[in-house]
Amino acid sequence: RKTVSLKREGKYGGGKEAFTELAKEYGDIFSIKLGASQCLVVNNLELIREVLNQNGKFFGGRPDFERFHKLFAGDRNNSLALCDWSNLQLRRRNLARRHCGPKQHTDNFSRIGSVATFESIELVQTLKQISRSTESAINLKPLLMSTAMNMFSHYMCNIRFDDDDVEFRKIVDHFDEIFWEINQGYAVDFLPWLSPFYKKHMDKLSNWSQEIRSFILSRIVEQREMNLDTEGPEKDFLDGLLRVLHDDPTVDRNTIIFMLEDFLGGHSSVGNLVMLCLAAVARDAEVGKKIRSEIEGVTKGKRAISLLDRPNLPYTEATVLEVLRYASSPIVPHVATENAEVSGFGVEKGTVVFINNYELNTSEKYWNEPEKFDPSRFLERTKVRVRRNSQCDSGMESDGERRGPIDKTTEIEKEVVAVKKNIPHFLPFSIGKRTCIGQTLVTTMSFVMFANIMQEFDVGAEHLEDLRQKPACVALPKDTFNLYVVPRKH
Ligand code: HEM
Repeated sequence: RKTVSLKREGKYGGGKEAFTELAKEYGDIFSIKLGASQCLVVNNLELIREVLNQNGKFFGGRPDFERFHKLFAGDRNNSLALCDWSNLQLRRRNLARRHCGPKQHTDNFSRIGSVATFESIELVQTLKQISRSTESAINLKPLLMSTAMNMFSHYMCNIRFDDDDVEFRKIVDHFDEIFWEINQGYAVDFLPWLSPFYKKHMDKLSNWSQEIRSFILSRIVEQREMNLDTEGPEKDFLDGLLRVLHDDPTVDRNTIIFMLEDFLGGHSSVGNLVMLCLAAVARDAEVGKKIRSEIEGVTKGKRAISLLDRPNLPYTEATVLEVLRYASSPIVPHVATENAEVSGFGVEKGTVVFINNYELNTSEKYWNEPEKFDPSRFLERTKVRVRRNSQCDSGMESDGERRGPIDKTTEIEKEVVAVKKNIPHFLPFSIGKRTCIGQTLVTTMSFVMFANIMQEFDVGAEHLEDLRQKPACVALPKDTFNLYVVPRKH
C-alpha cells in the first residue's frame, strides 16, 4: 500500500479537494499521516464495503475533532455523528430512527409528506409575493433555509415559526454558517496545533451554537416540558426524547438537548441541497424542461405536489440524486477500534479510515461520463402489472333482458420509467452500523420542496459561471448566488 506525504504533494491545508486529487493519482487505497493521526483513504467499492460491513466490530469509531468540542459543551459524546460507538449511541440511533427514519407506509412517513407539502405551499406563496414586487434576481437561499427549518421543527416538534420572526431567522443563519464550516474539512481538524490561528473563528462558532441552544430551549423545549404528556402514543420526536428523560434517570438532559439540536440542524442539508438542485436547473434549461413536463403530466398545474407523487415523478427525483452524486464527501471518517484488516492489509487500532464516497460517485469505473450532469442515469424502464377497470357491454342476457355495461377488472403489463433502486456503488448516505439516520428526511423533504418550486416558477440566473457546483460538497456559503424566480402561467 502506498504512503503519501501531503507535505511533499503541497496539499497541506487543501481541505477535501486534496483527497479527491490524491485518489485520482494514488488509486484504490493509500495511507497518509495527518498530524499525529495515521490515516487510510479507501477509494474503491469492494474495499469501502469491506470497511463498512466491519463497522460494528472494527471501524465504528470517529476521530476526535477538537475543533467542534466547544459546540458540544466539550463532550464529544454529546454529538451523534462525531462520538465513538457505544450503547448510548445505539439507543439514540434507535429512538431517532423511529421518528427521523420511518419506513414507507407508516404514520410518521406520511406525516413527513404532509408537513413537507404544507411548508412548500407557504414558500410558494412567499415567493409569489416577492416576485410581484421585483423583477431582479433574489437572494433565495435564506428562504429555502427557513422553509427547511420549519419542515424539521414542524415535523419533529409540532412547532413552526413566522418568516418575520427575527430571532428565528438569525438562528437559521447560524445553523447555515455552521453547516458550511463542518463541510469544509480543514487541516486544523487533524492538526490541533493550528488551533491558535483559528481562535477567533472558533469563538464565533461557539457563540453561534450557544445562541442556537438557548433558542431551542426557550422557544421549543421548555414549553413542551411544562405540558409533557407521558401517556398514549408519542406525538412527535420531541415527545419521544422528553419521555426518555422523564422515564430514565440515567439519561442526561444535555444528551437529549444536543440530540434535538443535531437533528433540527439537519435542515441545513435540505435547504442547501434544494439550492443546488435549482442551480442545476438554472445551468441547464433542458433539465428544467423535462422536470416541468413530467410535473405537468401529473398535476396539470392544479394542485401542490405531495410525497405520494414521487413514484410518478422519477426524473424530478433523479435530479436530486444526481446533485447528491456530485456532492458526496470524500472524507467520511471512521476509526479502527481494534487491530483489523482491509483487503489483507493490517490496519492498526486508532487508524482513521476515510471512506471516499466522492471518488465512488465520479469514477469512470462506475459511471458513464461521470462529469456530465445527467439525472437520467438514475432511471430505468421496468415492467409493472397494473389493474385496469374497463366497462364492457354485457350484451343480451339469457332472460332476454339487456342489462347495460358492467365493470370488469383486468390486469395488464405496463412499461414505466422508475428510479433505479439499490445502485450498489451509489452510497451517498453510507451503509452499516453508522449509516446516516437522516436520509429519509433528506430525500423526502428536498424532493417535495424542489418539485413544488419547479411547478410554480421558472428559475434562472444572470451569471451561469457562479452556479458551478463545487465538487464533493453539499454546502454553499451563507451568502451565495441570486436566482430569478419567475411565476409560471399554467
Ligand atoms: C444531503 C444530506 C445528507 C447527506 C449526504 C448525509 C450523509 C451522511 C454520511 C455519509 C454519514 C456518515 C455515515 C458513515 O459514517 O458511514 C452520515 C451520518 C449521519 N447523518 Fe447524515 N447526511 C445528510 C443529512 C442528514 C440529516 C438531515 C440528518 C438528521 C436529521 C443526518 C443525520 C446523521 C447522523 C446523526 C449521522 C451519524 C450517524 C452515526 O455516526 O451513528 N444526516 N450522514
